[in-house]
Amino acid sequence: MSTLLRRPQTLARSSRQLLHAASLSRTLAARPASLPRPLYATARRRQYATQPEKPDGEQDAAKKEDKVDRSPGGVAKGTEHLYSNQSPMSSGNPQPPKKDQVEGSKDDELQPGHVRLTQAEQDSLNNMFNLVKKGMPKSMTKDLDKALEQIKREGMSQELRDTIKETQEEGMSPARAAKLWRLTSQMARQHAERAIDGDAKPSESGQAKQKTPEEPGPEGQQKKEKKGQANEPFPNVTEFKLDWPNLLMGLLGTYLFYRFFMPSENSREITWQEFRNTFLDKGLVEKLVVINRSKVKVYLHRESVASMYPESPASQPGFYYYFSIGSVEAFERRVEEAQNELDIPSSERIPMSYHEEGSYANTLIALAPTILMAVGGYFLLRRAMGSSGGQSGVFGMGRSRAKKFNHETDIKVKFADVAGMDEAKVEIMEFVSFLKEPGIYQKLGAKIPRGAILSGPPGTGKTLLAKATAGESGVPFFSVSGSEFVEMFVGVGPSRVRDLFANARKNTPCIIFIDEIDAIGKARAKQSFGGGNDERESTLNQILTEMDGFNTTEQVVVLAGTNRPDVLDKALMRPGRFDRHISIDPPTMDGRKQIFDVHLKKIVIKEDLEHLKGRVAALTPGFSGADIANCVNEAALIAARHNAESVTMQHFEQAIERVIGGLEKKSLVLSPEEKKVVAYHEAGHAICGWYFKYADPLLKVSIIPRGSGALGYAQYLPNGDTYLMNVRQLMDRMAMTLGGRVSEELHFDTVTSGASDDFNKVTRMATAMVTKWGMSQKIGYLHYEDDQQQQLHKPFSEETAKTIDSEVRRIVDEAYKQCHDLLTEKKKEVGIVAEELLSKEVLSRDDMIRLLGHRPFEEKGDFSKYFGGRGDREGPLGGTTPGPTDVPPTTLPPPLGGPEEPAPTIFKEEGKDAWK
Ligand SMILES: Nc1ncnc2c1ncn2[C@@H]1O[C@H](COP(=O)(O)OP(=O)(O)OP(=O)(O)O)[C@@H](O)[C@H]1O
Repeated sequence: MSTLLRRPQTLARSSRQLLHAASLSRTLAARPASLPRPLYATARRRQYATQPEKPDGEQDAAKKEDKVDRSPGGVAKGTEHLYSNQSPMSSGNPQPPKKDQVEGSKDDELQPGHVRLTQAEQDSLNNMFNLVKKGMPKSMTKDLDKALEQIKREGMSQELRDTIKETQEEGMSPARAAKLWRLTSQMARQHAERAIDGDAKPSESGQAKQKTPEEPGPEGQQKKEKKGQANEPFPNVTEFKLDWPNLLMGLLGTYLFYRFFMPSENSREITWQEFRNTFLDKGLVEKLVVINRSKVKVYLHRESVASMYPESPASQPGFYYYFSIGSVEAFERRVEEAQNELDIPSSERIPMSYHEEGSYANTLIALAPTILMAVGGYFLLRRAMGSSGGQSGVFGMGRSRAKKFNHETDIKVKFADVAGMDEAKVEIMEFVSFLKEPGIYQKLGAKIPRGAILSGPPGTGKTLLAKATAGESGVPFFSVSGSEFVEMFVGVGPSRVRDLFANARKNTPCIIFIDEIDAIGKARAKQSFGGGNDERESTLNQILTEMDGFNTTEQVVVLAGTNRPDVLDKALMRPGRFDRHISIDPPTMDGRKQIFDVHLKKIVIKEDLEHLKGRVAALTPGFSGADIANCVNEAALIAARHNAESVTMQHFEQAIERVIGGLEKKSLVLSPEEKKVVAYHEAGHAICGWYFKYADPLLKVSIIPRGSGALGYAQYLPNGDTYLMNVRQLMDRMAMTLGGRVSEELHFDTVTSGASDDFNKVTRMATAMVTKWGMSQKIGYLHYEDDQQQQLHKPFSEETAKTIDSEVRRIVDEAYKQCHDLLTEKKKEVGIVAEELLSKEVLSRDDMIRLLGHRPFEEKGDFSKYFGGRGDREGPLGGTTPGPTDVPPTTLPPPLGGPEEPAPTIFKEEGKDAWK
């Protein structure tokens, strides 16, 4: 700031811009009661409000006045030498106070609580305003003059005056600057309020005056209105707003008042000789203050100076001389010597003190980071708070992360795009008609369900269905994942829920979709140890509260998706919240066909679409919608890699294999012995699959390593979607699973570890038969839960455990015997298939038919439709003997036997490590 003080030009320039801004600023003009409104701005307002523009002649006079004011004679008494290079002690040519100013001040009334300025103070004020006016446009200097007149007429508050006096004598400090700002702002505000009162009261007389011959009738009135809203009363706004124009204007106001009584140049450098001859020798020095060990301030006896040199600036309060010193010691010695020479007794020697001072600039630089941080923090906080009514917490943390899709732009999904879940679609269709035509329901007094939970395995199309609901109903769709409510900060989850629902209410009708709701909707613990889940629970509570908060007419539908409906809190599922529970299972054969239909439209296919759809659907049991979409895309990628013109069945088969078995591992090279073992192992599975009546039909055998650790595999196709399995199917499946190991036993001296996964599957199947499916006479119709957590307390006795063990063993032994008998009988066929595998690495069903002849059993359903007709009469070995058509009656499945063991596509995977 000190730099600024010494640069009147800089000040004038910056003041000009600020004043210009002030005159244009609508905010300032419209809000006079805002605190830091500088005086000249209010004076301008007053002029337009009460007086017509001055006639030209008067304006000329004012211009002349301006010229007089800016003349050198207008500077403060005693400071003339600073502009004219005169001696500091010369008196200059003081300008007598202007008559009209003094007279004016006498004529006008003082404001209550104000004191009138002394002549010296008025002169200082003149000087300061002259300084500011330099380089300013004339229109603005007029405003400044008026502000000056105002202060002279109305005086200023005693407190402001005292503060200015203190500042003069003791210097500026941040506290004083703040006080000055407050007091000047107060003064400006009082003035503005008086201006409002003045405008409001004499409205009648004002109106009477308007009816002058110059502005007769309504035209004149209009003219006057156009002239600049001058006679409008100020809007009744009294709140304080810390905006930049106000802040800057306030600072400028403070600065102007500070400068008011602080002459622009309140110090002057002198030499040691001047000091010695002019002051020290004449006994005028009161004290010396050494500043920062480099500068000495000379304080004089002001009264003595005033009587000796009445015109000297040194008689002004706050003025001092200074000189620079090299070293403090040398300076002390010189002063000592000088005083000795002058015979000044030790009791009257000049007191010296030492001070360390930082300049304002230094202080500002030191404070700058703090100020910047505070200002930055303030604005960030305001932004964070302002965005959603102050509820969003610090930095928008509590704001919902839900993505809003607009049906016109983003949501193009329709029910036609969601295939293979007709029942789910029917359920959800009701929500659409509610959102579209709520009247139908409300008319009959029906309450519409608030929401639905869509549950099912990953990728079955839950999100897609929710999107389609939004797309069909043409309403906004808020999509958010349950995990997005969870943050490390306490209280963020509930706050985001609040924000999400508040947004939704603003956009009714709309749909909220919360994916993976189990992330927050897990059942609340009965006793919470250590309160670790408090945050999640309070988020859940907030959701419960919000869903309760809807009234029945509010058209907000909440859909939620989860893979784990079993873990959800019961409170979520109760009617009035998520009333509907829609379970979406992996698609059936028909469903897969429909889904393929949807996705095949996006790629180029030249084959018979109907046959291709059916075949790929048959090849992909257990695939979810997402798997199918991925598979179609993979097929297109493979086709592109081969530069094919269209995507063919072959590409689809490769894609399916890849999705099921993983990438081919060309880099994994097996030794010839290892390869032979793998080939005989897989041939054992293949032969079992071919000759066991109830085994799933074989599709493909391969000894190319794939995925993670599988050295070879045999692919079977379950005959349709299997939901129930009978004992014969289970026994054949187990026997087929053991085929690999049995083949190794029959063809090699020793066996390998490659069958461990087979044993695992067989054991699980046999155990389920005994403990769950009631397929063991000794255990009977009992169901023992297979709880992995409850290893210590089994739900059965030791004796039962022994019986279970022996029954499981018996079943596996039976399956082994069945397999051993078959492979001993078909040893030659195993050899043929294994050798062919070793040479070709992959054998298809057609190859198998070629080598072994047709399977001796009739294939049924989709399999025969899409695979049965191929490879006929190709087999040199087997002939064309079809299997018997009379299928023995199947054993009924156990009552509880659901699809516990879903029909697998791959039964055989050799563990890579196991072969070592
Ligand atoms: N029934 C279907 N019809 C057509 N495409 C489907 C179907 N189901 C899934 N898809 C495809 O799978 C993709 C993923 O589905 P979506 O995201 O809806 O699964 P999700 O059930 O929500 O999975 P998650 O439980 O993992 O969230 C969809 O973008 C779509 O391409």
